[in-house]
Amino acid sequence: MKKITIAIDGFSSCGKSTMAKDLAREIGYIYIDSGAMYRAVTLYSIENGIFRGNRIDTEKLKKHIKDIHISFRLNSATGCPETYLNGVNVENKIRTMEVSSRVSPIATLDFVREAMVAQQQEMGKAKGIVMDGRDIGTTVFPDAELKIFVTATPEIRAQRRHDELKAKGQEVGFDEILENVKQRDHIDQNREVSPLRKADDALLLDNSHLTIAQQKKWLAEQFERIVQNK
Ligand SMILES: Nc1ncnc2c1ncn2[C@@H]1O[C@H](COP(=O)(O)OP(=O)(O)O)[C@@H](O)[C@H]1O
Ligand SMILES: Nc1ccn([C@@H]2O[C@H](COP(=O)(O)OP(=O)(O)O)[C@@H](O)[C@H]2O)c(=O)n1
Repeated sequence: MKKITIAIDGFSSCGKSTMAKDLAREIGYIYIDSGAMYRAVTLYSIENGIFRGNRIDTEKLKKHIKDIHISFRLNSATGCPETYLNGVNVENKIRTMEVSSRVSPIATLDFVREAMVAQQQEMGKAKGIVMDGRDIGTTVFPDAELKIFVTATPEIRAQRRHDELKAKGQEVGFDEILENVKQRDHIDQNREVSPLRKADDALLLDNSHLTIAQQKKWLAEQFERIVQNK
């Protein structure tokens, strides 16, 4: 069967990667978490003195951008892909609140987006890929055969992220997470380059009141519909 490209975009913490990862595993496609790439650039910036307080030394980051190599490798024990920054596993480090609170300003920078989008397009050139993020259906793969735009209320999203961090032993207050979710949504929707928006041909999914199993089933049905009509 001919492989297609699947783009899943939407707001922070609504379940994009959960559904994208599950679908990719079931249909034997590659899964790429594009947000992890912006998070890795942010971690690099934190660790290499590119932040001065909240200010970003953009000239310095511009000089270093070619030294930032991001890749994904499957963890054979969990079966989940993990993020590597210059050969080091940073999967846990990129999920902290510190990175979450600094990632959206980094993701507004045109030269950062250019570098990430080029890598993402390279990863998807053979199709057979599910990628999630903010601009996948609009900028990275505008010709994707299946585009989904996911949303849920900010409170529900913050609760999901709160529960996730708690399960990983990170005690972060609900209010701090809610604030971060809202702030990132605002920056992501209002930036100049590739702002977060639903592609005209994307299907909208509000999963506020869906279980993971229900949303997984919905996505599998959309995939079946597209491949059967091809
Ligand atoms: N429909 C759902 N109901 C409840 N929890 C969900 C649902 N979808 C995802 N989650 C949980 O919400 C958290 C955020 O999901 P994630 O897939 O990481 O979101 P995103 O990729 O959009 O940031 C995860 O802990 C995930 O298990
Ligand atoms: N394609 C993408 C993916 C993420 N991002 C940025 O990276 C941040 C982190 O993305 P993420 O998908 O890991 O965020 P969560 O929703 O998982 O918290 C987003 O808030 C955006 O600022 C982006 O600009 N473009």
